[in-house]
Amino acid sequence: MSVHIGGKPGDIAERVLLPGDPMRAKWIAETFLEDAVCYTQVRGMLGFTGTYQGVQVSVQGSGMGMPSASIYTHELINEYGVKSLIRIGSCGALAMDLNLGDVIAAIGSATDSNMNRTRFDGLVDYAPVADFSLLRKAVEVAEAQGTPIRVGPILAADAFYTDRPDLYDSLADYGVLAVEMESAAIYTIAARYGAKALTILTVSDHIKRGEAMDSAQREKGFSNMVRIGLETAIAQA
Ligand SMILES: O=P(O)(O)O[C@H]1O[C@H](CO)[C@@H](O)[C@H]1O
Ligand SMILES: O=c1cc[nH]c(=O)[nH]1
Repeated sequence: MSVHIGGKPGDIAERVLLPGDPMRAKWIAETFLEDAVCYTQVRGMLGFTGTYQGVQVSVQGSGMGMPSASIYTHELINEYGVKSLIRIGSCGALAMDLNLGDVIAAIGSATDSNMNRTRFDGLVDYAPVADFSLLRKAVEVAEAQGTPIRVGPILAADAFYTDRPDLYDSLADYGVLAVEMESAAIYTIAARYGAKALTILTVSDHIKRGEAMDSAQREKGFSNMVRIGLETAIAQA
């Protein structure tokens, strides 16, 4: 086992879906995977491996925020040999033409986190971006499934409750579609260690309009996102 994941080497597939919520990992394993086995419960951050259309896939909770997601991303790649990581999460929309339940693929991730400023001594504003092959495949899969998918930049924020909503307005002016809390760290660490990463999100609330999905809308919307994530994952060499 690694410091934060209880599985043995070989327990985790090379393709991993990363929801923030460990209970979403359990729901995905029970709903979409065959023969799913729970390989870790350390800190309640559940992880499962099973098969999807005959291909081995794991789904690992990564927690909320970049410090937590960084730990799981780092250990999955460096301790378990994971090659592809697809985050599947919820987000708050900023773009006025997005609606609850819409699916987004994050081509790049702006961030207010200091983690990359520390990495580069504050001398470079590193641009965390999605792996192009994963992004292209996700768009193809979504189109084949008939699920509209919006590709664009997002914000990975340190704080869920912001004191600076004015910054969200500015980011929206620059085309930033939505806010979540992990993608920049996942993209950066995957790039650093030679893995592929993509973030796919479902709009669970609209920050500017003050709307939020109910639980029925969530399940339907999240199912579309999960199917895109799984199909994209198994298409990887
Ligand atoms: O739905 P998940 O994957 O947890 O993602 C979003 O939801 C959490 C905040 O409620 C943050 O982790 C944010 O990134
Ligand atoms: O990080 C998140 C996730 C969902 N909704 C938000 O407003 N922020």
